[in-house]
Amino acid sequence: MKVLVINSGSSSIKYQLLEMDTEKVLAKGLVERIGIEGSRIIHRKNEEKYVIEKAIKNHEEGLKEVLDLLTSEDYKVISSLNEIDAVGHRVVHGGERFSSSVIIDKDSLDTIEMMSFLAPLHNPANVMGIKAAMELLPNVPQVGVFDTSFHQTMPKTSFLYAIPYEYYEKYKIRRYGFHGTSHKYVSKRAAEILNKDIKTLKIITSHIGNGASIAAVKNGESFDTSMGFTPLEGLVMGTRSGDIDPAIVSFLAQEEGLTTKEVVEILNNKSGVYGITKGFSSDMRDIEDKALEGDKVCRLALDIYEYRIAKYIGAYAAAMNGVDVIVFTAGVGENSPVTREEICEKYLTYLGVKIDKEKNNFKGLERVISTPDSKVEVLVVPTNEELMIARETKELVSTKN
Ligand SMILES: Nc1ncnc2c1ncn2[C@@H]1O[C@H](COP(=O)(O)OP(=O)(O)O)[C@@H](O)[C@H]1O
Ligand SMILES: CC(=O)OP(=O)(O)O
Ligand SMILES: [Mg+2]
Repeated sequence: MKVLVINSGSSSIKYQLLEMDTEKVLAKGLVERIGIEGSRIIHRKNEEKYVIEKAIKNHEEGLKEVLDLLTSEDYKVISSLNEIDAVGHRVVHGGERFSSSVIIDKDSLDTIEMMSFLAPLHNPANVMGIKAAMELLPNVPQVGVFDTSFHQTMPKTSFLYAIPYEYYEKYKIRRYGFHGTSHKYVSKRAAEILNKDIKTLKIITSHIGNGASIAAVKNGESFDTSMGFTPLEGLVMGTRSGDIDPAIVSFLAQEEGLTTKEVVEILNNKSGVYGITKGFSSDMRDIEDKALEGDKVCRLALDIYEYRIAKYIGAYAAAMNGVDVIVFTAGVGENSPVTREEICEKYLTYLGVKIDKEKNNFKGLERVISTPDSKVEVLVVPTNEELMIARETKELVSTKN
């Protein structure tokens, strides 16, 4: 069975085509920097890597390029899209309606579309991906795998906000949490790498990419996480503010003559490191490069970004009454030794965290980066949301048939 996985992030599309009998990856790639300067596709087939520089304005354009690439003369891995047996889609917001993956029909697609206002940088791109795939592959089952599912185990103490209870009952306003597929995968992998039973561990997983969130994973289950009702809460991100005082929303609306919806758009699209650097960049590579060259504004943005991550790690160590393992993952977590080292050395030594600087100096591999005498094991685990989505897709499609 061949499964195509489409993972639309806020700044990227990741894709993989897998042969599920062996879980062999036939092709995979990344469309990155969507909508900003320097967009490109990195396509991998077997051991070959192709970089295609191309202006890609939005996710729709990106997805068309991907489907063309899979069958095009130069890069192809299949002769026609008909060889694909199922498509697995990452869907960011599943609300309380979807606590596990589903085969998508018109009704579930409508619900996902309706939830777009709760994940404005993601669900619209997810819906677009599903519709495009349905159109191009009309007889192929499409499966939705939700970022929110893994976090359904959170206790009420973690997921309820201290606002009138009726709003939870009436509107289901609560913490949902996102990047669940990633937090689940990397926490499980970390336990496997350490050869320990995940049911005995307190793990803090730090998924830091363009979108970023932290999770407290206790005994293998999500116990708390930094994103909330929408993927806006928590950490400082590429263009998202993360935590702010909610009173700022009405204040800004009044002072700037904006609607509250417009202010929330600013918090989603024009804030984060992009906002702090007055629109210089939302991409952490650009910020880090400039910060290391001595640029004060970018240094400040990086400091604020790292400080917020450290605060959440401290909070979750308290929430679980301890921490055994810290995991770094996603674009920044996997590829930025500087960010990892600065977080650990500036803020986490009180927990007994000790990093081996040489071991930490690498990109994109699974590795323990703490010293043998560190009280907390610190690991880098490249996430693999696509593999998790492919497995779920195979399982759902096989049990249905
Ligand atoms: N070598 C690197 N150093 C610092 N940041 C990096 C590096 N490589 C990638 N990143 C950052 O990772 C982020 C993208 O992460 P990713 O997890 O792919 O995002 P998303 O899924 O949210 O679109 C970007 O901010 C990018 O700059
Ligand atoms: C939920 C979210 O922010 O996802 P991403 O990091 O892929 O943008
Ligand atoms: Mg992502």
